[in-house]
Amino acid sequence: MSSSYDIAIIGAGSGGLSVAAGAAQLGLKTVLFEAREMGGDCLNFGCVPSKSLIAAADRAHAAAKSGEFGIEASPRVNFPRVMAHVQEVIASIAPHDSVERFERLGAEVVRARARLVGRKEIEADGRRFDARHIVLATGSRPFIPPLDGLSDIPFLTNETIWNLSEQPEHLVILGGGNIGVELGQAFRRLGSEVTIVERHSIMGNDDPEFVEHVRNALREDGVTIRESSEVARASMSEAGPVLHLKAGGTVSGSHLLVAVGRDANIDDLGLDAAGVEADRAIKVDDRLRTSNKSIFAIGDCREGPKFTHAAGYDGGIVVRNTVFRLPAKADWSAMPWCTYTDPELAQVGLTEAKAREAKPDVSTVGASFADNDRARAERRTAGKIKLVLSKGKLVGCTIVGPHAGELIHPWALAMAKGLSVRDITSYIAPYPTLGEVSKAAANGLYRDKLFSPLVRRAVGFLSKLP
Ligand SMILES: Cc1cc2nc3c(=O)[nH]c(=O)nc-3n(C[C@H](O)[C@H](O)[C@H](O)COP(=O)(O)OP(=O)(O)OC[C@H]3O[C@@H](n4cnc5c(N)ncnc54)[C@H](O)[C@@H]3O)c2cc1C
Ligand SMILES: NC(=O)c1ccc[n+]([C@@H]2O[C@H](COP(=O)([O-])OP(=O)(O)OC[C@H]3O[C@@H](n4cnc5c(N)ncnc54)[C@H](O)[C@@H]3O)[C@@H](O)[C@H]2O)c1
Repeated sequence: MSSSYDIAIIGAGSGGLSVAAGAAQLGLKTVLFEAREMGGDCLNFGCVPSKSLIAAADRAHAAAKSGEFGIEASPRVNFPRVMAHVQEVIASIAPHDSVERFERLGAEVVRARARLVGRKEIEADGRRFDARHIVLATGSRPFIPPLDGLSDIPFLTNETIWNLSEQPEHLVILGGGNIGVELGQAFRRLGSEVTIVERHSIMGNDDPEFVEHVRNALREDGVTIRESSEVARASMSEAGPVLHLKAGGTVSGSHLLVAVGRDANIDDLGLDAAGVEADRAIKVDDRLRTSNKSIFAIGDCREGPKFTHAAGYDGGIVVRNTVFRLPAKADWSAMPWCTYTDPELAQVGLTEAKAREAKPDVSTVGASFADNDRARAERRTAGKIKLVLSKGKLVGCTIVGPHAGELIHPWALAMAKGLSVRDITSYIAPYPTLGEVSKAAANGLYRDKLFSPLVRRAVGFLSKLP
């Protein structure tokens, strides 16, 4: 016999938990399935451990560079203690995502792998569950490329790297995406030698002119970056893993991290039994419904942006569709993202190149941290901001520099609410703050008009009035 629910959610990561919290608190009979760790990738193997490691690496870097501020310090990295710090941060957040919290909110939590066995039916833990709505929030896992020899040698992924008890002497990273550059810089700053091997260019989704700042910073830190490097096969030497490049030559180190993209967790989910279509990820419409209209898919397991805040945003759309029965649509066009290297690189909306492909009459305006007094005081003047406009309307913003992930907020708001660049010129920014770089860019759009010959003539005329 099967138990009946208003809503069943498979996966207790960023996406699944946001639906479960909303549905359960609003009184729906809710069941949530989780096969592994509550909190999913973000808490256990992704955002939280990586940002905690980056925070530690930043401390080491700041101490090493403090001489220019007149402070003498020479940091000594205690790697096991750094990794303990990472686990402490995970443990401090875990109660928020725990079974106990979700049971308190009113959801039933089943710690087991779940599988669709019909259009509205799920099997887990030897039981059957039927639900009016089903939400697939099963996330993603590291894609392991079919590279000759790779399966025969030990390698790390974003899931296993947090178990390291000894610092890698030389970490070779296959893939220069978000994971590769963030962890590459962090391990380098903690004292490992690091080589990134990337088949195209690092951070290929971002504006190349802004990526150049990150590339320079990585190289300054001592990270070796091998771009346009296709790997033919992998092998093992006495010293550790070896990558053999197609163009000839090898890259070897003590450890290998594979970070070449993600695979959606959709195998063995029973998609066929439920009539849910998928390619490499689950196909959804703009209400995040699958080809089976009572089944939704959110976060990393569906086609679309793969971020924690994207999964959370999707969750809100599903709650509106299922709990409130509103035909809410997902709009990812104002989805920001940020790579947490130093300098950080943040983006919302279209990059300049994408805008030029898709929009008419594209123009840009920018400002530099070199002209920002706070950045000068902090000696962090490398970086800049670019606003991308189509027919004068804001369609994107790119920032590379200190705290770019924080500084992108007003631009994400502007994009989401359809604010104009003029709106950003019209508030008073406290001095001295890094955020003034946004006002400087926005003011730049009007500077030419303000100081134009026409305005100067008008001012000349006014000054002659009695
Ligand atoms: C190293 C790293 C760093 C990252 N840093 C950032 C960052 O700084 N900012 C950011 O926005 N994003 C970041 N991300 C991406 C972010 O982690 C993901 O986008 C986010 O976790 C996706 O959430 P989700 O709910 O879709 O999936 P997940 O968090 O992966 O959760 C899915 C859950 O479903 C469970 N599950 C799967 N199949 C089943 C089944 N059949 N039955 C029961 N349970 C199942 C899984 O065990 C998992 O717990 C990072 C990712 C990585 C790998
Ligand atoms: N700050 C953040 O928001 C953040 C941080 C980390 C991870 N993430 C998320 O996690 C995922 C990032 O995962 P990722 O970095 O593994 O993937 P990615 O897709 O971002 O980057 C993979 C890189 O590997 C390269 N590559 C692919 N195959 C290769 C090969 N055989 N040899 C050499 N290079 C190869 C690609 O060209 C690409 O540059 C993304 O979904 C991202 O959204 C986000």
